Amino acid sequence: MIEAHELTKRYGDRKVVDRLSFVVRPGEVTGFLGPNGAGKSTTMRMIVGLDAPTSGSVTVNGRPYARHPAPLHEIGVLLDAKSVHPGRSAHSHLMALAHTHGIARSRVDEVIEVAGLTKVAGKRVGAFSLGMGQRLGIAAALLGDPEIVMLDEPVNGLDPEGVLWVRNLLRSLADEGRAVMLSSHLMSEMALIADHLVIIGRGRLLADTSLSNFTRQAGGGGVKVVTDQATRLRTLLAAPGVTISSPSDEELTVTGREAREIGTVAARHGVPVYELAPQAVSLEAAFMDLTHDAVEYQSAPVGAGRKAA
Ligand SMILES: Nc1ncnc2c1ncn2[C@@H]1O[C@H](COP(=O)(O)OP(=O)(O)OP(=O)(O)O)[C@@H](O)[C@H]1O
Repeated sequence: MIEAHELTKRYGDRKVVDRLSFVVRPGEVTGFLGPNGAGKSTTMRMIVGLDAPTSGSVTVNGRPYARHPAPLHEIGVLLDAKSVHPGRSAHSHLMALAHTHGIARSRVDEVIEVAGLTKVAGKRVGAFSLGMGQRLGIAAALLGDPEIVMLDEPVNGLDPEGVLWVRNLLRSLADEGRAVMLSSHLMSEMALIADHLVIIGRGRLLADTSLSNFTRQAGGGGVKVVTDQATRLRTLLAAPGVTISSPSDEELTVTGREAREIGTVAARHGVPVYELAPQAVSLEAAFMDLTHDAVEYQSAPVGAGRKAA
């Protein structure tokens, strides 16, 4: 488990992490999200003692990272896939790490295989592609068979097979009862992987909730109904606390009634229903909505700044 309490980091007069408290629990994949510059990497660096908090604290399995005698067994980390000596082979890089913890060579071979690097294990890391480097970083994170795995942008540069591998790997690590924390800007991927979300903006906590709660709350829980008897169904569904709008002649958006209830009412009165769909807002839309005011590096709309022909 990772527990951050009022974690704060100041660079000069700027607070880049501001009284951040959250918990990364075992058995779950926690997505750590925020716009560029929100303070995600700084937070992750503080978790593993690479940056010292200005105030507040963070523990890894109950202790500050630096107080663990064998940290690779507590938390496996991928922060910067390029921070490997380019002249070393993947195998010797992992062996060097393994030596610091008395980890057997057989475990090194195992993580190389898990990461799909067997064929290139003897090659210089400097010649690795971005994706191969990511795989090596993940292999290193798994080396100590840790209870916690924390990965910063792990799917960056991976091919579709690699993305699927990471997705399945993280799911199985969480299902084994490990705590998994990952950051990614790929919302579609995060929506498939994460159980829980910690979202920050300008260093501050914006949301700490389950993925399903987050998207449900953002969507208001409406149900889309398509029928050629929209007016009639609207009357049949009307009740206190129920709101119904009609985006078109044959479509209703109903809030305050579950899809199942709507289907039952329609069936009872012989109203044909062609579509009945709870409207979940995408993680991307919900994220953009939440972080709108916390985006520091706002892009110009496409086409803006282009001269008229
Ligand atoms: N060593 C440093 N000295 C000064 N400022 C820093 C330092 N490290 C990070 N920052 C600043 O802290 C802020 C947060 O950076 P950080 O890398 O933690 O954000 P992030 O959420 O990981 O961003 P991204 O999604 O772009 O990777 C940024 O404004 C960054 O410029």
